Amino acid sequence: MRTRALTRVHDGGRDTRRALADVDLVVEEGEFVCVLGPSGSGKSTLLAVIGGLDRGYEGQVELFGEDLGRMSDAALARLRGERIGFVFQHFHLLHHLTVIENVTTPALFDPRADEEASRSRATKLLERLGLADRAFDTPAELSGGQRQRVAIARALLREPRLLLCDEPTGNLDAETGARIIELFEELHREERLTIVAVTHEERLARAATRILRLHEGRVDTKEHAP
Ligand SMILES: Nc1ncnc2c1ncn2[C@@H]1O[C@H](COP(=O)(O)OP(=O)(O)OP(=O)(O)O)[C@@H](O)[C@H]1O
Repeated sequence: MRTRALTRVHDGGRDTRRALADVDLVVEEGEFVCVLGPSGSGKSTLLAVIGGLDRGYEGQVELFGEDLGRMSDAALARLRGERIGFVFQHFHLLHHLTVIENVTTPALFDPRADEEASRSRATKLLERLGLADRAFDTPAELSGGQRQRVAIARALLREPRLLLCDEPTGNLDAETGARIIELFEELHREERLTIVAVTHEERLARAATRILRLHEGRVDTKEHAP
């Protein structure tokens, strides 16, 4: 993933905000990057842009060697579905579906996906995340931390190459948070999954291979080892 002179201005009428300003960034395949920075520094905006969800940017974003600006909406949607997993700050679970149905939703949009295989992978992910016994509950019956883990399982269903997470351990108690961090470390080490995670949490940042700091939409040029 590479950005060149990436700028994102949110036009709020009189109140125009520059959420990202001239960001030049390279994330190599297999990296585990944590993005830190104060509230409003542009972290969520950065994830949305590099994940192809927000196309209102200036500059260039390259993902898996392709220039996002040159892709059609359909091609970008396909790329997102096949290669990117998102864990959103507010989970975005579907409340009328069960946990296992939520986890398998990404496969619904792929006509080639095998329903049995998706369900079996979803079950394994839920086991790995300590939620096997909640598969048939609805999100409303879960705690915030459990919903968070459902969102993580869903993001991993399609075996993405890039995992983008906004505060993935934000709502979790220490033990569950540690379990998620271990899972990220495993995925990074064993499957060479590229992870970019926005966080305020020291524990998660320590697990990363690189720390990136944002300040008022700019990347702090002194990059830090964790
Ligand atoms: N849809 C939007 N419309 C207008 N302004 C926006 C929008 N989204 C973000 N912004 C503004 O862009 C700036 C960066 O927001 P962003 O959500 O990326 O920050 P953040 O670092 O993720 O913050 P937090 O840690 O509080 O989640 C802020 O000033 C915010 O008010």
